Amino acid sequence: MSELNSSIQPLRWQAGKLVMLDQRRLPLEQVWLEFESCGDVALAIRQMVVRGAPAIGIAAAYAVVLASRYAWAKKGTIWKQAMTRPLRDLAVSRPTAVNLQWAINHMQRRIDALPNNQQPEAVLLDAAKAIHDADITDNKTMGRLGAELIQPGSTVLTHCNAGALATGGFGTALGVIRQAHSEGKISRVYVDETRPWLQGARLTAWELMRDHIPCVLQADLAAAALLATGKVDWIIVGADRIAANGDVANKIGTYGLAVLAQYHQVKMMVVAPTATIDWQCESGSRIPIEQRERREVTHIGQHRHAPYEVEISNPAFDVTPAELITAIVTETGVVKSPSAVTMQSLRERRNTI
Ligand SMILES: CSC[C@H]1O[C@H](OP(=O)(O)O)[C@H](O)[C@@H]1O
Repeated sequence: MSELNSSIQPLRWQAGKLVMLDQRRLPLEQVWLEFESCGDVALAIRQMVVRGAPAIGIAAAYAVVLASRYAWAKKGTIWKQAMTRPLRDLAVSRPTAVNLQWAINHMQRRIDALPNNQQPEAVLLDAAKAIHDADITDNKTMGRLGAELIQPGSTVLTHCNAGALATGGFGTALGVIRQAHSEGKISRVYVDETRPWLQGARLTAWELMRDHIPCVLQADLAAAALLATGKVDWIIVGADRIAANGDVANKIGTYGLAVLAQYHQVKMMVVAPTATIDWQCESGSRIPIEQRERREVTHIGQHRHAPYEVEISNPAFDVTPAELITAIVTETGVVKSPSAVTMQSLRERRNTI
């Protein structure tokens, strides 16, 4: 526990290696794994050792550094030619979180700007660390902007994990919850367990308990009855890809919560950095939805609880239409009643690193 401070650093660069907390083993075990190759980081993203859109982007940025070291050692001044395949394999490790491609594109621009005869590792490491540091700063900014929308004594519901573990630290949705709680505005946080991977039960509940934020863990299917009680003021979630019109792809189950929120007059907040906005994606219908392994549905741990050959559907995300969202909170500002028109205000203010 000594390695984890209250903001929980899920990944870090140490002694020329990427070191990541194995989120598959939390909360019972805290195991840090070391990665020395881009391919191993791509596999770690695919297997959800590291997960969460911003954390995936940061891990990918560090993976590009690892790829550059190998390429320079193998190819010398023609190292750039050896970067195409590792970056392509990295890009396809998970299809929905656009932060992955955003980070690779950001690093590719730095690769393109480097002289062929310059050893790239130091420059690319600085670029990766800048992405990591900016993410934490942006999360603190979003925390403040989101907390401004919350009235004292609020009860909120969150789904999946959009906390320190899903980012470079502090969190997006949990960053707002952390900030609002520090301002005395949060009386209780309900946490959906978030089947099938249980990010809520295993990760969000763990983060909130470590920060002494009052939380109640519930089965996903309990959310409807909870909202019907009128106790909940806000549903606050993260995002994996936001379309140009404000449609939001997030963990499976988010869309159902948004429909319930509208029916029960509960406000819906999405918190995400502008790196999660895909301006080339005009609407949510164009967002690729990851289909994951059947075992995640048929098993919990080593225990199988479904018939062996039953057909399985395991989409990792769904899409919430913009009209069901009260506000999208980013590091450059808040868009209320998101739409293709109102989202444009973010485009003008998008920061660059
Ligand atoms: C701060 S983004 C977190 C976002 O990512 C999660 O998906 P996964 O755990 O599969 O990577 C979930 O959609 C969260 O909202």
